[in-house]
Formats: sequence, structure tokens, C-alpha cells
Amino acid sequence: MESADIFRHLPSSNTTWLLALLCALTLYMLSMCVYRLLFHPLARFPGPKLAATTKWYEFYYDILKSPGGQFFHKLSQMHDQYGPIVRPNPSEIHIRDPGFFDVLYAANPTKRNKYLPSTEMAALPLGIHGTISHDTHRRRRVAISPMFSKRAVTSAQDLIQPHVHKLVEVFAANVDSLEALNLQTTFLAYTTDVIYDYMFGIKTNYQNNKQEAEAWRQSMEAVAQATPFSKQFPWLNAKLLALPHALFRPLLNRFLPDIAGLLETHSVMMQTVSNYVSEQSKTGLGEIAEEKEKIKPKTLFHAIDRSQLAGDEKNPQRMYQEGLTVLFAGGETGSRLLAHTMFHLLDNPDILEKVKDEIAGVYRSSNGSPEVKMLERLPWFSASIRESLRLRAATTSRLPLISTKDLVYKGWTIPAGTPISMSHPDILHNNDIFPEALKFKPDRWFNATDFQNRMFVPFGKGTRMCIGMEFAYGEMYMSLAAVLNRFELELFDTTWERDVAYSRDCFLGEPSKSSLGIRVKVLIDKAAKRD
Ligand code: HEM
Repeated sequence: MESADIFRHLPSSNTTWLLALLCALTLYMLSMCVYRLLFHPLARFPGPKLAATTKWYEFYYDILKSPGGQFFHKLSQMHDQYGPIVRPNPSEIHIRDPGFFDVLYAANPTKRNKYLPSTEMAALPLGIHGTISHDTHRRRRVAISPMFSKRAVTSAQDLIQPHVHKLVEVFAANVDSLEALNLQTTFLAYTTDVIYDYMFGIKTNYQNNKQEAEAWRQSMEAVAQATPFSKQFPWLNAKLLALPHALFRPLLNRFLPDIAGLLETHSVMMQTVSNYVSEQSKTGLGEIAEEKEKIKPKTLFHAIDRSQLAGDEKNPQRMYQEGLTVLFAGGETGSRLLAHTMFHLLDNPDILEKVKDEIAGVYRSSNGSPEVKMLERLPWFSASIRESLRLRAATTSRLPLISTKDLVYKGWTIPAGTPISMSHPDILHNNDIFPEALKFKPDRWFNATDFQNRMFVPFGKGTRMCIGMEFAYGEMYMSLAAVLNRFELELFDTTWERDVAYSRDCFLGEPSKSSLGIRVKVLIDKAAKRD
């Protein structure tokens, strides 16, 4: 053989490098697997070995396995097999035991940090939901809490009332309509208008603009559908948001209108903050001093400005992220719950009658304008909202927190710094706590035990629990009472299995992909009948 032929059979230098790289990568991955299985601080915790080895295990269930967002089901199966404490991926621990909820989601001053991958997918690290450090979160949360207190919400009933009137008009306009009313879109338009007005002093008009409302719902839907993917690659959203969108806008408008709509919301919020800042530079500190006297700050930004936060925590970038945090956290959750409550009531005519009788009574005694506190006292009505919140178990994703100290669970010492999570459905749908847990039974709340009340956790618990709870209750009581008092409704082609029960975890639980939404026909407008 000629010497040239020998060289032809030897690998070229590029191929050699490639082979070396592949070998190094394989070696690295093998040693990583060995480390995670044998030497990692969580190595001795129960769970499937494959899940302990790689996060691609979760990727499979959330992305590849149809219809997506299936890892939360797998997590339940892991608990069935391995017990109440499992290691769902190389670096996390998940616990299914209601007794541990108060320990993990402890109140201040117990320190709990958030886990970066679980917060960064929303790409709003400067808003309270995305804030990792316990101490920074405390300061930021205290700053905006005057917007969310029960007193503030109660004082703003006159602000919410016109939006309730508009909602009623939407239902009235649909009497005898051939088209069914999609409750998710209808209520999302309502909750979004209320949030913009209450939090930012902006009069949006989604309720009177069906097309815009539908487009906004599609954008929210797009976010939900993308969530399983964002959970696997949480850093991606921040990178996408950092792109120069103006350049891509025509393309997005054409091919991804839902995403374009979402980006538009970012621009609107930026503009709102910028308007606020320039207004403040004109009115100066006088208005802030005046503001301090009010129960409800004029806007979320006024709340931040009048707070004790340091100057660099009051900059426009932070206000913009806090604004979006509140808008995204509040619109969809509230509207879904309204639609779900309506479903359960229409699906249970006996209970609906009791609720309607109560509401009619309070409308009579208050000359047609009952306050929220009167509605909250109605036994069947308030128990129905509570039961709907329990059954909805809105947040299906596990919610990891990090303790700065070791935590002990039944003899297992979980090292400080480990992300530990629990899942709301494991508690709210637990048959041992709530017998026949998947049934709508509002009367279970009439004689609820202390433990059942303690385990009513749809808004979470502890330092990171929902800040918008009172706001949510306020807008829910007012709107449901007004609609139920005036209209006879009927469910239209809506079933529990397809349209209400969740089958996918997209942070919030999503129904089956074939769902067309919770829809109703408006049969009778009692006010029109009276005329
Ligand atoms: C039925 C309605 C609602 C439910 C079931 C709900 C549920 C929750 C839950 C479970 C959390 C904790 C999430 C986590 O730990 O990652 C949360 C946080 C939050 N919610 Fe709500 N929520 C509702 C309505 C609202 C409304 C109406 C607003 C605002 C107007 C709001 C604003 C927020 C904010 C800003 C956070 C982050 C709190 C923090 O990190 O300190 N929510 N919500």
C-alpha cells in the first residue's frame, strides 16, 4: 500500500477533534449521572432513578407526551409508588403530605427564597412573583400591599360597579342570541377592565369590544400553551423579550398574532409607566404626600412611590415589571374562577335556586345595590364560591421554595438550599380531607373542621401567597351576584370532563385541547320582563 493511502484511512484533524469532543461529552454526562445517583446530596431520596439522573425525564412528560403538560400526573404516580417524599428531578424534592404545607409555606419571619428556574419563565424578575430573595420580596410586597388590602378593595366598590354594569349589558345583549356566550372571554374582558382601572387608572374597554377581548384571550391562551415548554427552558422568554421586536412586528402580526398581542401589552405597560413618570415630574411630591392620606393609592405606581422602598427600587423598569406581574396574575385567574363557579351552579340547579333566593333577598333589602360584605354573608353563595375555588385548584404546577436552613420531614433531612415543592391539587382534591373531593358540594363548608379550613389553600399560604385574594373576592362577589340576580342561563355544550376538569398543567390547570370553553345561552333577562 502506498503511504498516501494509509493517510487517507486515518481521521482528518477535524474529525479527530469531533471524536474527542464527543468522548469528552459522553464522559462528562456519564460522570454527571454517577454523581447525581451516588454522591449528590439528594442521592438517597426516593424516586425513579431516571428522573434523578436527568431533567429530560420531565421534558418527555411535559413536552413530548401527548397532550403535553403531563408531568404533574407522573409526579402523582411517583408518590403512589415511592411514598410522600420524592425526588422528581436531579435537584428538587416534592412532598405530598398536607401536614407539611404550613412548614414549607411558612409565614414571615421564616425565610423562604424562590427557585430561579420556577420564577424566570415569566421573565419579570423585578416583580414580586419573580423576586427570588426573601428579604427583597418582603420589601417589594409591603410597598404595594395598600392596593390589595380589604379596606382598599371595599373602598373601591364604586370604581368596580360600572364594570359590573357593563358585564350585565353584555349578558343582556345575548338574550335569545343564536350564538352561545363564551364565559371565559366574557369574564376575562371584565376582570381585565377592572384591573386596568383599579391598578393603573386606565379605562380599557374590552367588555365593549368583542374582537379585542377575544384577541386578548387568545394571547393568554398562547402563554398557557407555551408554559410546559417555558418550564423546561425558563431562560428562553427573557432572551426572546430582549430581541428588537419593532423589527419583527410585521412578521409577528402576520404569523403569530397572539404573541404580537402579548408584546403589545408589554409596550402599553411601558408607556403607562412613562406617562406616570412624566406626570409626577409635573405634579411633584405634593401629590405623593396627598396620596399618603388615601386608603387606596391612586395606582400601583403611586403605591410604590409612596412606600419606604429605596430610590433604586422605584425606577420605571421595576414599576413596569410589577405592573405586568399584577396584570398577568390577576386577569386570567379571576375570570377562570368566575366561569367555573357559573358552570357548577348551572350544573347543580338545586343549589343554584338557593343561591339565587339569597341574592334576591339581599338585592331587595339593599334597594338593588348590595355591598360585598352583605354578599359575603350569604351562606350558599359564599360556600359555592369557596367550593368552586377548592375544586378549581387553580395552580396545578408544583410551587418550589428554598429554605435557608435544613428542613426535616419524617426523618428525612432536606439540606438547606434545596428547592422543595408541594402541589395545591394534592391538598384541595384530597379525599381524606374533603370526602368526594371531585364533587361540587358547597354545604361541606357549613360544618367544616378547623383542619379543612386550614387546608383551603387555593391562594397558597405564607410569604408568597396570593396578594390579590381580597381583590379577587370583591370582583367575583359583585359580578356573580349581578348576573345571577338578573338572568336565567343555561349551559351550552359544556361538560365537566372536556371543558372544566384540567388535563394539562400549564402552571394553571388547562382543560382538554378539544374544549371550546365554558359556554352559556342567556334565556331570560328578568329586567326586560319587568319592563
Ligand atoms: C381566583 C383568583 C386567584 C387565585 C386562585 C390566585 C392564586 C394565586 C396563587 C396560588 C399564588 C401563589 C403563586 C406562587 O407561589 O407562585 C398567587 C400569587 C399572586 N397573585 Fe393571585 N390568585 C388569584 C387572583 C389574583 C388577583 C385578582 C390578583 C391581582 C389583581 C393576583 C395577584 C397575584 C400576585 C401579584 C401574586 C404574587 C404574590 C407574591 O409573589 O408575593 N391574584 N395567586
